[in-house]
Amino acid sequence: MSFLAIDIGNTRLKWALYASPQPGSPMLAHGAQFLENIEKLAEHDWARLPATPGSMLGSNVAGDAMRHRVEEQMELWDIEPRWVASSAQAGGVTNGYDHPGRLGADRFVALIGARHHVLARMRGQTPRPALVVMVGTAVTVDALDAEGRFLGGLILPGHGIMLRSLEGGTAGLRVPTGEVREFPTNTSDALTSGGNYAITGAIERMHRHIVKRCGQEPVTLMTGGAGWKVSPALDIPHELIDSLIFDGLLALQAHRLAL
Ligand SMILES: Nc1ncnc2c1ncn2[C@@H]1O[C@H](COP(=O)(O)OP(=O)(O)O)[C@@H](O)[C@H]1O
Ligand SMILES: CC(C)(COP(=O)(O)O)[C@@H](O)C(=O)NCCC(=O)O
Ligand SMILES: [K+]
Repeated sequence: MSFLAIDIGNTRLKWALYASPQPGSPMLAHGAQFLENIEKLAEHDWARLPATPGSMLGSNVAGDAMRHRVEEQMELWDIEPRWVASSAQAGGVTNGYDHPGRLGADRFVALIGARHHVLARMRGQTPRPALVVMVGTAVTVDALDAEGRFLGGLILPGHGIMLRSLEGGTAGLRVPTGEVREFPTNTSDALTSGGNYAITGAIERMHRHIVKRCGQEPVTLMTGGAGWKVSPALDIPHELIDSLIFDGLLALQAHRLAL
């Protein structure tokens, strides 16, 4: 029975259809829509799927009104919409947030996906901590220890928000996108490099915090629509995993069915 995974961020909805709700299940189809085009899901993206979803699980950080609009698109099928709420413990992750329910569902699900990747690649050794980076509208930089405890994480503005706030708050910073340079010599490059190094600097900082706390190098996993912009300037070994949130949703759904 096929399974639909949905990740609603503040800019885009990403979806993927899997052959079954099991980690490692083949992806049959996938896509993304900007939130302003949500009404196109039923008539475009989901009109000619290779299989009808038998169940779904989603992560949503874009608010209840957006969730309702997506649920309307799902009326195409006879399935119950289910959405992840961050909790104190799920999918092998213990949530150390002061108020576990206030952790963004996307962060919680990505941590669960990361934990599954860490456990899958142990090969007889003990598990490693993880550093989980999501580069979307905002950037999140989250720490998971070797036991699967979420230690805490950073939230910072994404590229778009940084640039727009600088443009809005100044008279002289309205320029085209530039290149990432170590020593930028024009405004475009200075802005692009500033944003990029703000993000990679925060990641490298959290990497140091994890090594100090856990006494071990973390596995660093990066995801999100703008991960490809950050990855080339990040000086620590890392892996881009586009499907990290979907991997977490698959793990949660498989776990739910096993109960
Ligand atoms: N096709 C693209 N070309 C350039 N940048 C993109 C593209 N798709 C996404 N992005 C970048 O990724 C960000 C959105 O990533 P995404 O992971 O969908 O965010 P969110 O989860 O917050 O909705 C955008 O702000 C943009 O910077
Ligand atoms: C930090 C976020 C805005 C990231 O959203 P995104 O960039 O993926 O659209 C989202 O995870 C969120 O709203 N979190 C709730 C607050 C928190 O995690 O502390
Ligand atoms: K996201």
